[in-house]
Amino acid sequence: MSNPHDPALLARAATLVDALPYMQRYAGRTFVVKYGGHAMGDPELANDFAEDVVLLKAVGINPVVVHGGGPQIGAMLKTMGVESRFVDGLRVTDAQTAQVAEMVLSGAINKEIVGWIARAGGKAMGLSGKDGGLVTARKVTRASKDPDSNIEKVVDLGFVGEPDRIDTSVIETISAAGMIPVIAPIAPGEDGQTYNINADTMAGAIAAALNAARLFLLTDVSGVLDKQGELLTDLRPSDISRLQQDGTISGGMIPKLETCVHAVEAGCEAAVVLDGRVSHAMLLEIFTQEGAGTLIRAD
Ligand SMILES: Nc1ncnc2c1ncn2[C@@H]1O[C@H](COP(=O)(O)OP(=O)(O)O)[C@@H](O)[C@H]1O
Ligand SMILES: CC(=O)N[C@@H](CCC(=O)OP(=O)(O)O)C(=O)O
Repeated sequence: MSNPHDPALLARAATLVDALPYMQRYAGRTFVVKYGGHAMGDPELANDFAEDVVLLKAVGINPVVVHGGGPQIGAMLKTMGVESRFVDGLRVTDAQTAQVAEMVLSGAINKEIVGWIARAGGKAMGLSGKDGGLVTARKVTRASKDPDSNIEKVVDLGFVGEPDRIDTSVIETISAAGMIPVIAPIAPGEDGQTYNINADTMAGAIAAALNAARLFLLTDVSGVLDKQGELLTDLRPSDISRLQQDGTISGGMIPKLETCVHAVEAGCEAAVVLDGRVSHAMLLEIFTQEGAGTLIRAD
Protein backbone atom coordinates (compact mmCIF):
# COMPACT_ATOMS: atom_id res chain seq x y z
CA MET A 1 0.00 0.00 0.00
CA SER A 2 1.24 3.53 -0.72
CA ASN A 3 2.30 5.80 2.14
CA PRO A 4 -0.40 8.48 2.69
CA HIS A 5 2.34 10.86 3.91
CA ASP A 6 4.33 10.51 0.69
CA PRO A 7 5.04 14.15 -0.39
CA ALA A 8 4.46 13.26 -4.05
CA LEU A 9 0.97 11.96 -3.26
CA LEU A 10 0.19 15.00 -1.09
CA ALA A 11 1.31 17.29 -3.95
CA ARG A 12 -1.12 15.50 -6.29
CA ALA A 13 -3.96 16.04 -3.82
CA ALA A 14 -2.95 19.71 -3.47
CA THR A 15 -3.12 20.14 -7.26
CA LEU A 16 -6.70 18.87 -7.27
CA VAL A 17 -7.69 21.04 -4.30
CA ASP A 18 -6.13 24.12 -5.98
CA ALA A 19 -8.34 23.42 -9.00
CA LEU A 20 -11.53 23.24 -6.91
CA PRO A 21 -12.46 26.98 -6.94
CA TYR A 22 -12.02 27.09 -10.71
CA MET A 23 -14.19 23.99 -11.16
CA GLN A 24 -16.88 25.60 -8.99
CA ARG A 25 -16.65 28.92 -10.84
CA TYR A 26 -16.98 27.40 -14.30
CA ALA A 27 -19.40 24.50 -13.72
CA GLY A 28 -22.25 24.78 -16.23
CA ARG A 29 -20.42 27.43 -18.31
CA THR A 30 -19.40 27.08 -21.95
CA PHE A 31 -15.80 27.17 -23.23
CA VAL A 32 -15.24 27.43 -26.97
CA VAL A 33 -11.89 26.01 -28.08
CA LYS A 34 -10.40 26.68 -31.51
CA TYR A 35 -7.95 24.00 -32.46
CA GLY A 36 -5.81 25.07 -35.40
CA GLY A 37 -4.12 23.40 -38.29
CA HIS A 38 -0.60 24.17 -37.06
CA ALA A 39 -1.25 22.97 -33.48
CA MET A 40 -2.77 19.74 -34.80
CA GLY A 41 0.21 17.94 -36.32
CA ASP A 42 1.64 16.03 -33.32
CA PRO A 43 -0.35 12.88 -32.25
CA GLU A 44 0.84 13.13 -28.62
CA LEU A 45 -0.32 16.75 -28.34
CA ALA A 46 -3.60 15.80 -30.04
CA ASN A 47 -4.14 13.17 -27.38
CA ASP A 48 -3.36 15.67 -24.59
CA PHE A 49 -5.77 18.15 -26.16
CA ALA A 50 -8.54 15.50 -26.27
CA GLU A 51 -7.87 14.59 -22.61
CA ASP A 52 -8.20 18.26 -21.62
CA VAL A 53 -11.54 18.60 -23.42
CA VAL A 54 -12.86 15.37 -21.85
CA LEU A 55 -11.69 16.50 -18.41
CA LEU A 56 -13.53 19.82 -18.79
CA LYS A 57 -16.72 17.94 -19.66
CA ALA A 58 -16.23 15.59 -16.69
CA VAL A 59 -16.08 18.52 -14.22
CA GLY A 60 -19.31 20.05 -15.55
CA ILE A 61 -17.97 22.59 -18.07
CA ASN A 62 -19.43 22.51 -21.61
CA PRO A 63 -16.54 22.50 -24.09
CA VAL A 64 -17.33 23.28 -27.74
CA VAL A 65 -14.52 22.54 -30.21
CA VAL A 66 -14.18 24.50 -33.47
CA HIS A 67 -11.33 23.27 -35.65
CA GLY A 68 -9.23 24.54 -38.53
CA GLY A 69 -7.15 22.61 -41.00
CA GLY A 70 -5.60 25.20 -43.32
CA PRO A 71 -2.31 23.31 -43.81
CA GLN A 72 -4.21 20.08 -44.54
CA ILE A 73 -6.43 21.81 -47.13
CA GLY A 74 -3.28 23.26 -48.72
CA ALA A 75 -1.63 19.81 -48.85
CA MET A 76 -4.69 18.23 -50.49
CA LEU A 77 -4.93 21.03 -53.07
CA LYS A 78 -1.23 20.60 -53.82
CA THR A 79 -1.68 16.90 -54.64
CA MET A 80 -4.33 18.07 -57.12
CA GLY A 81 -1.91 20.62 -58.61
CA VAL A 82 -3.86 23.64 -57.28
CA GLU A 83 -1.98 26.54 -55.63
CA SER A 84 -3.88 28.69 -53.10
CA ARG A 85 -3.87 32.46 -52.96
CA PHE A 86 -4.53 34.29 -49.68
CA VAL A 87 -5.91 37.79 -49.17
CA ASP A 88 -5.61 39.11 -45.58
CA GLY A 89 -5.09 35.54 -44.35
CA LEU A 90 -8.21 34.25 -46.17
CA ARG A 91 -7.95 31.52 -48.81
CA VAL A 92 -9.47 32.65 -52.11
CA THR A 93 -12.02 29.88 -52.64
CA ASP A 94 -13.46 28.87 -56.02
CA ALA A 95 -16.10 26.10 -56.32
CA GLN A 96 -13.49 23.33 -56.52
CA THR A 97 -11.57 24.68 -53.50
CA ALA A 98 -14.80 24.93 -51.50
CA GLN A 99 -15.46 21.27 -52.26
CA VAL A 100 -11.95 20.27 -51.15
CA ALA A 101 -12.20 22.45 -47.99
CA GLU A 102 -15.46 20.73 -47.05
CA MET A 103 -14.02 17.28 -47.73
CA VAL A 104 -10.90 17.93 -45.62
CA LEU A 105 -12.56 19.90 -42.79
CA SER A 106 -15.99 18.24 -42.42
CA GLY A 107 -14.74 14.83 -43.49
CA ALA A 108 -11.18 13.93 -42.55
CA ILE A 109 -10.24 16.37 -39.76
CA ASN A 110 -13.63 16.55 -38.05
CA LYS A 111 -13.81 12.76 -37.72
CA GLU A 112 -10.19 12.54 -36.60
CA ILE A 113 -10.89 14.88 -33.67
CA VAL A 114 -14.11 13.01 -32.80
CA GLY A 115 -11.93 9.85 -32.73
CA TRP A 116 -9.31 11.39 -30.39
CA ILE A 117 -12.03 12.49 -27.96
CA ALA A 118 -13.57 8.99 -28.05
CA ARG A 119 -10.17 7.45 -27.27
CA ALA A 120 -9.78 9.86 -24.33
CA GLY A 121 -13.09 8.51 -22.95
CA GLY A 122 -15.48 11.25 -24.12
CA LYS A 123 -18.37 11.31 -26.57
CA ALA A 124 -18.08 13.82 -29.38
CA MET A 125 -20.53 14.73 -32.12
CA GLY A 126 -19.01 16.09 -35.33
CA LEU A 127 -20.89 18.67 -37.37
CA SER A 128 -20.37 21.69 -39.59
CA GLY A 129 -22.31 24.93 -39.85
CA LYS A 130 -24.62 23.06 -42.25
CA ASP A 131 -25.93 20.61 -39.65
CA GLY A 132 -29.06 21.39 -37.67
CA GLY A 133 -29.14 24.89 -39.23
CA LEU A 134 -26.21 25.91 -36.98
CA VAL A 135 -24.68 28.68 -39.13
CA THR A 136 -25.80 30.62 -42.19
CA ALA A 137 -22.89 32.32 -43.93
CA ARG A 138 -22.69 35.61 -45.76
CA LYS A 139 -20.13 36.25 -48.45
CA VAL A 140 -16.98 38.11 -47.41
CA THR A 141 -15.47 40.77 -49.61
CA ARG A 142 -12.27 42.69 -49.15
CA ALA A 143 -11.28 46.06 -50.53
CA SER A 144 -7.75 46.83 -51.69
CA LYS A 145 -6.16 50.07 -52.87
CA ASP A 146 -4.42 50.14 -56.23
CA PRO A 147 -0.94 51.56 -55.34
CA ASP A 148 -0.71 53.52 -58.64
CA SER A 149 -4.15 55.10 -58.92
CA ASN A 150 -5.00 54.96 -55.17
CA ILE A 151 -8.47 53.80 -56.22
CA GLU A 152 -10.10 51.28 -53.90
CA LYS A 153 -11.41 48.17 -55.58
CA VAL A 154 -13.37 45.21 -54.26
CA VAL A 155 -11.49 41.89 -54.26
CA ASP A 156 -13.72 38.88 -54.88
CA LEU A 157 -12.64 36.00 -52.62
CA GLY A 158 -15.15 33.56 -54.13
CA PHE A 159 -16.91 31.27 -51.65
CA VAL A 160 -15.34 32.75 -48.50
CA GLY A 161 -17.93 33.39 -45.85
CA GLU A 162 -18.42 34.62 -42.31
CA PRO A 163 -21.20 33.64 -39.90
CA ASP A 164 -24.30 35.75 -40.46
CA ARG A 165 -26.89 33.90 -38.40
CA ILE A 166 -26.14 31.31 -35.70
CA ASP A 167 -28.77 29.03 -34.18
CA THR A 168 -27.13 27.73 -31.00
CA SER A 169 -29.90 25.24 -30.17
CA VAL A 170 -28.12 22.34 -31.89
CA ILE A 171 -24.97 22.97 -29.80
CA GLU A 172 -27.01 23.24 -26.62
CA THR A 173 -28.85 19.98 -27.42
CA ILE A 174 -25.59 18.10 -28.02
CA SER A 175 -23.98 19.52 -24.85
CA ALA A 176 -27.06 18.77 -22.72
CA ALA A 177 -26.95 15.16 -23.95
CA GLY A 178 -23.47 14.80 -22.40
CA MET A 179 -21.61 15.08 -25.72
CA ILE A 180 -18.93 17.46 -27.00
CA PRO A 181 -19.76 19.31 -30.25
CA VAL A 182 -16.86 19.38 -32.74
CA ILE A 183 -17.53 21.97 -35.44
CA ALA A 184 -15.97 22.35 -38.91
CA PRO A 185 -15.89 25.93 -40.30
CA ILE A 186 -18.09 25.27 -43.33
CA ALA A 187 -21.58 26.74 -43.73
CA PRO A 188 -24.26 27.27 -46.37
CA GLY A 189 -25.17 30.73 -47.65
CA GLU A 190 -28.71 31.97 -48.27
CA ASP A 191 -27.90 31.18 -51.93
CA GLY A 192 -27.49 27.47 -51.09
CA GLN A 193 -23.73 27.54 -51.87
CA THR A 194 -21.10 26.07 -49.57
CA TYR A 195 -18.90 28.71 -47.91
CA ASN A 196 -15.40 28.28 -46.47
CA ILE A 197 -15.00 30.22 -43.19
CA ASN A 198 -11.76 31.04 -41.39
CA ALA A 199 -11.76 28.83 -38.27
CA ASP A 200 -10.85 31.64 -35.84
CA THR A 201 -13.76 33.74 -37.19
CA MET A 202 -16.15 30.78 -36.83
CA ALA A 203 -15.00 30.09 -33.24
CA GLY A 204 -15.28 33.76 -32.22
CA ALA A 205 -18.80 34.11 -33.62
CA ILE A 206 -19.93 30.91 -31.89
CA ALA A 207 -18.34 31.99 -28.58
CA ALA A 208 -20.21 35.31 -28.77
CA ALA A 209 -23.53 33.65 -29.68
CA LEU A 210 -23.18 31.21 -26.76
CA ASN A 211 -22.09 33.94 -24.30
CA ALA A 212 -19.14 31.66 -23.58
CA ALA A 213 -17.07 32.15 -20.42
CA ARG A 214 -13.92 31.67 -22.52
CA LEU A 215 -12.78 31.51 -26.12
CA PHE A 216 -9.46 29.66 -26.38
CA LEU A 217 -7.47 30.07 -29.58
CA LEU A 218 -4.75 27.41 -29.61
CA THR A 219 -1.88 28.35 -31.90
CA ASP A 220 1.85 27.88 -32.46
CA VAL A 221 3.25 30.70 -30.29
CA SER A 222 3.19 31.16 -26.51
CA GLY A 223 0.67 34.01 -26.86
CA VAL A 224 0.85 37.62 -28.04
CA LEU A 225 4.46 38.80 -27.80
CA ASP A 226 5.82 42.34 -27.52
CA LYS A 227 8.64 43.68 -29.71
CA GLN A 228 11.24 42.12 -27.36
CA GLY A 229 9.54 38.72 -27.67
CA GLU A 230 8.12 38.86 -24.11
CA LEU A 231 4.65 37.45 -23.46
CA LEU A 232 1.87 40.02 -23.01
CA THR A 233 -0.40 38.37 -20.43
CA ASP A 234 -3.37 40.79 -20.37
CA LEU A 235 -4.76 42.87 -23.22
CA ARG A 236 -7.78 45.12 -23.80
CA PRO A 237 -9.21 46.06 -27.22
CA SER A 238 -7.57 49.52 -26.94
CA ASP A 239 -4.14 47.89 -26.40
CA ILE A 240 -4.71 45.72 -29.47
CA SER A 241 -5.35 48.65 -31.82
CA ARG A 242 -2.15 50.27 -30.50
CA LEU A 243 -0.14 47.03 -31.07
CA GLN A 244 -1.54 46.83 -34.59
CA GLN A 245 -0.69 50.46 -35.35
CA ASP A 246 2.90 50.23 -34.06
CA GLY A 247 3.52 46.98 -35.97
CA THR A 248 3.97 44.70 -32.91
CA ILE A 249 1.39 42.28 -34.28
CA SER A 250 1.32 41.17 -37.89
CA GLY A 251 0.29 38.33 -40.20
CA GLY A 252 -2.13 35.72 -38.84
CA MET A 253 -2.12 37.38 -35.40
CA ILE A 254 -4.08 40.39 -36.74
CA PRO A 255 -7.29 38.51 -37.73
CA LYS A 256 -6.88 36.31 -34.63
CA LEU A 257 -6.94 39.31 -32.29
CA GLU A 258 -9.70 41.01 -34.29
CA THR A 259 -11.75 37.85 -33.66
CA CYS A 260 -10.97 38.07 -29.91
CA VAL A 261 -12.02 41.74 -29.78
CA HIS A 262 -15.24 41.04 -31.64
CA ALA A 263 -16.03 38.04 -29.39
CA VAL A 264 -15.47 39.89 -26.08
CA GLU A 265 -17.44 42.90 -27.30
CA ALA A 266 -20.34 40.69 -28.42
CA GLY A 267 -20.96 38.50 -25.39
CA CYS A 268 -17.99 36.22 -24.68
CA GLU A 269 -16.46 36.97 -21.24
CA ALA A 270 -12.80 36.65 -22.24
CA ALA A 271 -10.60 35.23 -24.98
CA VAL A 272 -7.20 33.57 -24.56
CA VAL A 273 -4.48 33.09 -27.18
CA LEU A 274 -2.77 29.93 -26.00
CA ASP A 275 0.23 27.80 -27.00
CA GLY A 276 -1.09 24.62 -28.61
CA ARG A 277 2.46 23.17 -28.62
CA VAL A 278 2.47 22.87 -24.81
CA SER A 279 1.01 19.72 -23.26
CA HIS A 280 -2.23 20.40 -21.38
CA ALA A 281 -1.96 24.16 -21.99
CA MET A 282 -5.70 24.55 -21.49
CA LEU A 283 -5.74 22.86 -18.08
CA LEU A 284 -2.87 25.04 -16.88
CA GLU A 285 -4.69 28.17 -18.05
CA ILE A 286 -8.06 27.24 -16.55
CA PHE A 287 -7.14 25.55 -13.29
CA THR A 288 -4.06 27.42 -12.04
CA GLN A 289 -3.66 30.95 -10.75
CA GLU A 290 -0.65 31.62 -12.97
CA GLY A 291 -2.50 30.92 -16.20
CA ALA A 292 -0.73 30.77 -19.55
CA GLY A 293 -1.00 32.66 -22.82
CA THR A 294 -2.60 36.08 -23.39
CA LEU A 295 -5.99 36.96 -21.88
CA ILE A 296 -8.16 39.47 -23.75
CA ARG A 297 -11.07 41.21 -22.00
CA ALA A 298 -13.40 44.00 -23.05
CA ASP A 299 -12.37 47.60 -22.14
N1 LIG B 1 3.14 39.99 -31.75
C1 LIG B 1 2.99 38.72 -32.11
N2 LIG B 1 2.97 37.74 -31.16
C2 LIG B 1 2.84 36.44 -31.50
N3 LIG B 1 2.71 35.98 -32.78
C3 LIG B 1 2.69 36.89 -33.77
C4 LIG B 1 2.83 38.29 -33.48
N4 LIG B 1 2.78 38.96 -34.65
C5 LIG B 1 2.64 38.04 -35.62
N5 LIG B 1 2.57 36.79 -35.11
C6 LIG B 1 2.43 35.57 -35.92
O1 LIG B 1 1.10 35.06 -35.81
C7 LIG B 1 1.18 33.64 -35.96
C8 LIG B 1 -0.12 32.98 -35.45
O2 LIG B 1 -1.16 33.18 -36.40
P1 LIG B 1 -1.53 31.98 -37.46
O3 LIG B 1 -0.29 31.52 -38.17
O4 LIG B 1 -2.66 32.46 -38.28
O5 LIG B 1 -1.98 30.84 -36.43
P2 LIG B 1 -2.88 29.50 -36.63
O6 LIG B 1 -2.46 28.84 -37.92
O7 LIG B 1 -2.54 28.70 -35.41
O8 LIG B 1 -4.32 29.94 -36.63
C9 LIG B 1 2.42 33.27 -35.20
O9 LIG B 1 2.97 32.04 -35.60
C10 LIG B 1 3.36 34.45 -35.49
O10 LIG B 1 4.17 34.15 -36.60
C1 LIG C 1 -11.48 31.26 -45.71
C2 LIG C 1 -10.35 30.47 -45.13
O1 LIG C 1 -9.21 30.92 -45.19
N1 LIG C 1 -10.65 29.31 -44.55
C3 LIG C 1 -9.66 28.45 -43.97
C4 LIG C 1 -10.39 27.39 -43.15
C5 LIG C 1 -9.46 26.54 -42.30
C6 LIG C 1 -8.72 27.34 -41.22
O2 LIG C 1 -9.02 28.46 -40.88
O3 LIG C 1 -7.72 26.60 -40.66
P1 LIG C 1 -6.54 27.10 -39.67
O4 LIG C 1 -7.17 27.61 -38.42
O5 LIG C 1 -5.77 25.84 -39.48
O6 LIG C 1 -5.75 28.16 -40.40
C7 LIG C 1 -8.79 27.79 -45.07
O7 LIG C 1 -9.27 27.51 -46.17
O8 LIG C 1 -7.60 27.54 -44.76
